[in-house]
Amino acid sequence: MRIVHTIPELRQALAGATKTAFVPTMGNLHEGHLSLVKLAKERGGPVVASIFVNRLQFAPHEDFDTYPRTFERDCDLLRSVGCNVVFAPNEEELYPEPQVFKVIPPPALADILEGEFRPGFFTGVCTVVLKLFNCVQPRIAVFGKKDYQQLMVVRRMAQQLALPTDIVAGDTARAEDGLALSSRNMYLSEAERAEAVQLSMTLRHVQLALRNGTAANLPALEREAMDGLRSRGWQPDYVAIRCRADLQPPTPVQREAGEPLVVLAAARLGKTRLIDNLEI
Ligand SMILES: Nc1ncnc2c1ncn2[C@@H]1O[C@H](COP(=O)(O)OP(=O)(O)OP(=O)(O)O)[C@@H](O)[C@H]1O
Ligand SMILES: CC(C)(CO)[C@@H](O)C(=O)[O-]
Ligand code: BAL
Repeated sequence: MRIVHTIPELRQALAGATKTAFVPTMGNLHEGHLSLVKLAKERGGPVVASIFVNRLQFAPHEDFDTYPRTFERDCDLLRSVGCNVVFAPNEEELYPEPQVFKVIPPPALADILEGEFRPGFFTGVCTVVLKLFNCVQPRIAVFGKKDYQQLMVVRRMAQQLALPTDIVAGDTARAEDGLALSSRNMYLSEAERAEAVQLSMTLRHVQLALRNGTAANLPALEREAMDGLRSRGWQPDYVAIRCRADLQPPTPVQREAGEPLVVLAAARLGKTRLIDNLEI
């Protein structure tokens, strides 16, 4: 496995490669990231993973400075699953001057849900993802469904800008109790970690209510789910039942027609903000 820190080194490491598969990350890797690398490996070409904590997608009050950075361990894990190249640029390399050209995704997709609570987040994500794509020039790129809206936004960007990169979705890897693996889980205290499973349980409850047809009124079901979390000491940002295709609330006609849905949630437990979702 080669570890490179600059764009010229990366280009040299990938010279002649035509089937590169790419897994962008912010590091502090866990089994979820590794499952994406394994999926990327299945395509047969060289696999590149990037590790870069992207300042552009963090709001000033967010955890950019404290975001866990565990580079040596990350490299060991990537090596263990057969990653071929680790691209770990520093800020100077990726943003040698203020990044004034930005990719602004459409508000209908990017200013809702995560974008409502993290304004500018998806502009930061799209800008760095496009820039990383231009560095790596991958044939495919793998994103996790855990960040469902991010996957949708990146997929739309790739489609609308005719990028030569197919966006592949990886399933959410979970702990045994159901908690979605996430770098930010390490912020949880022991008591919070035990409670954290309630987020996925809430989603499962909503999924069940929808499957059994016991929920006529979606906003009431969403409110009930948020109240349930609140009563346990969480501060939910949203629990939202949306169409998978565009993340908009389903119309009655769409519900009648069995439009594929997804339930998404974000909630704070103590100082830690967790997100999760389930396709229905
Ligand atoms: N549990 C998981 N299963 C599958 N993919 C995941 C999982 N968690 C994260 N990913 C994916 O890994 C990629 C890199 O994500 P990132 O480095 O932000 O990790 P993270 O664990 O989501 O961190 P954070 O706590 O900041 O959300 C993204 O495509 C993300 O969707
Ligand atoms: C895609 C990404 C690596 C861009 O910084 C980040 O948003 C993430 O880790 O999901
Ligand atoms: N996992 C998405 C990146 C972020 O939360 O900043």
